[in-house]
Amino acid sequence: MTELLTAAQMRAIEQAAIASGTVTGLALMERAGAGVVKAILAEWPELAEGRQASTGALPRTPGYFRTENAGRRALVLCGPGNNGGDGFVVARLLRARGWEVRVHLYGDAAKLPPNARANHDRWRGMGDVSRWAAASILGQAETMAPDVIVDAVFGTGLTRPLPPEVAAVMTALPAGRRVAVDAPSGLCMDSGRVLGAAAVCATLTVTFHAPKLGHVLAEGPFRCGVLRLVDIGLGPQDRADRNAHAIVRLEEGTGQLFKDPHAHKFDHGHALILSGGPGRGGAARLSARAALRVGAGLVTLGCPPDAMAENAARLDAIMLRQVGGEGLAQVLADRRINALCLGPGFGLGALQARHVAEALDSGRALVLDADALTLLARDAGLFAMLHADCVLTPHAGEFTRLFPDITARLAKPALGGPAFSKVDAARAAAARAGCVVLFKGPDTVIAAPSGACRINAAVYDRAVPWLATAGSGDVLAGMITGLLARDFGAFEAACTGAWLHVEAARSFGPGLIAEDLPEELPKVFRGLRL
Ligand SMILES: NC(=O)C1=CN([C@@H]2O[C@H](COP(=O)(O)OP(=O)(O)OC[C@H]3O[C@@H](n4cnc5c(N)ncnc54)[C@H](O)[C@@H]3O)[C@@H](O)[C@H]2O)[C@@H](O)CC1
Ligand SMILES: Nc1ncnc2c1ncn2[C@@H]1O[C@H](COP(=O)(O)OP(=O)(O)O)[C@@H](O)[C@H]1O
Ligand SMILES: [K+]
Repeated sequence: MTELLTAAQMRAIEQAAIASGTVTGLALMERAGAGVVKAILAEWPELAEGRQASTGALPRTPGYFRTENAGRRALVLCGPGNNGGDGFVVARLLRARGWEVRVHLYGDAAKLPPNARANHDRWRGMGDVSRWAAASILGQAETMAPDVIVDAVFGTGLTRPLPPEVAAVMTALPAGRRVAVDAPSGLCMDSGRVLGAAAVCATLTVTFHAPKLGHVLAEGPFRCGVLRLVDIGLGPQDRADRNAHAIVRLEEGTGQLFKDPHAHKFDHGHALILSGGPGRGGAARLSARAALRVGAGLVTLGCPPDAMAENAARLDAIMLRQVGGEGLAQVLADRRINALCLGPGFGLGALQARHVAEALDSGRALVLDADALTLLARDAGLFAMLHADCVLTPHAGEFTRLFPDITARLAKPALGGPAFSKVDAARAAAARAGCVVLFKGPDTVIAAPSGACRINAAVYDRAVPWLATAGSGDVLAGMITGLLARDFGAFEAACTGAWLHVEAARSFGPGLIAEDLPEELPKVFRGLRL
């Protein structure tokens, strides 16, 4: 698991390291700049060689510069803070490799913070710094045909939209290798939202020490391109002082998935999935299949009398019970049923609302998805019955129905940082509902009323766009229900279910349909050596 940092946390870690005397700010800046150059050459190894003479005149190079990259060109755009300081280091190190480097500064050199100023001055011993002028930068980007454009204008310190003269450049950069130092300028690193309307679209983003929330949330991954992490010697990422509120990116399975070799099926719990009427049972059957595959000892599908024949024809290992107007009491008299799932293909009638109320009243652990979320949104009385063992799994539309005011805050243009984020939204929703909320998407956020929060980021090398397929959410609801049956706590069930859901999709690959997800779990489990 990797801890995801806010800009303020990153600043605090840096300041603590400097205050402890183990490192200076200047040394951190040097490592950051060197890390960017290394990442550029690793990403595009061809840049480590000189350009053919035919593609441009070799620069005049004083004797003490190496000439191994002669003919390579970089346009480096620096800003008024320490991000700009990193840019001056990058400029110097590329120049030292024989590159032709042009540097433009947004802001006043005399007002740069001390370390950035020091690196500005070191660079000035090697080359010029042009004042910011949009037309001349864009003109140079055309005529110079740089191999790399380095965005070192704003990093984690951006607090408001890009100034118009910066936005004019950053949104008109030519296609090619655009490298963002720490963050694409214009992006709020606490929310992944663009402040105002303009931000860089980078092809490579190189960040330091630990990824920030903005790298994985919202627009972050689309703006960052490829994300690379550079160790600048600030100590281990998994800090011993991580508290329960640290936001962690889920990246690995959990040992809790092991099954005790001596256990009986009833030791692994009994999940009950409620289904809708005839012709509407597919979604609940997907959930039931997922609950069984994830390891619940028994799974029963409960359906109305007129859907019994259809379901009986489609189910084998999954048991079938009739659940109609008589309610849930009879089924739930079996205390071994310890986890419920309501919502997929369920229906929105008065009977279904009554079943949701009975399920909530039973105190059993339960997942409420799809139609059950709509019923909750319609009925404040039902919503008030939510308890700590419930998991809500809304997609963006369902989230809006349940928490319109919170969505309105997310939808409002982000004009100042830190902007209201999907993490803030999920935490606010969980606190209001008094239960776990899993807010779906490529940046799925899972929050508990305590403030505990995890992000299951299906982005970068974990991207699984083929999960956007009908029924995949029903499978997720089933996986979480199965884990609840296996006695996972609500928060852990939601986190582990979300993680397994993406792992199953990654394992299957493109072409995936929802039915494939439960069937892929055995392979994922084998990979975990369960
Ligand atoms: N925190 C750390 O441990 C390290 C930070 N480093 C670099 O330092 C950066 C953070 O530096 P800073 O905190 O100085 O922040 P930035 O360099 O990102 O920008 C801050 C400056 O921009 C101004 N500013 C913010 N928004 C503006 C806007 N919309 N229009 C005009 N001016 C605006 C601020 O007043 C401030 O002067 C990181 O992104 C990283 O690149 C690295 O040197 C390595 C170590
Ligand atoms: N582009 C994507 N990348 C990764 N995961 C995605 C993407 N689109 C959707 N998902 C995931 O797929 C599931 C879709 O759920 P949902 O919208 O409820 O679908 P359905 O109602 O068809 O079952 C969620 O877990 C969501 O996080
Ligand atoms: K930047």
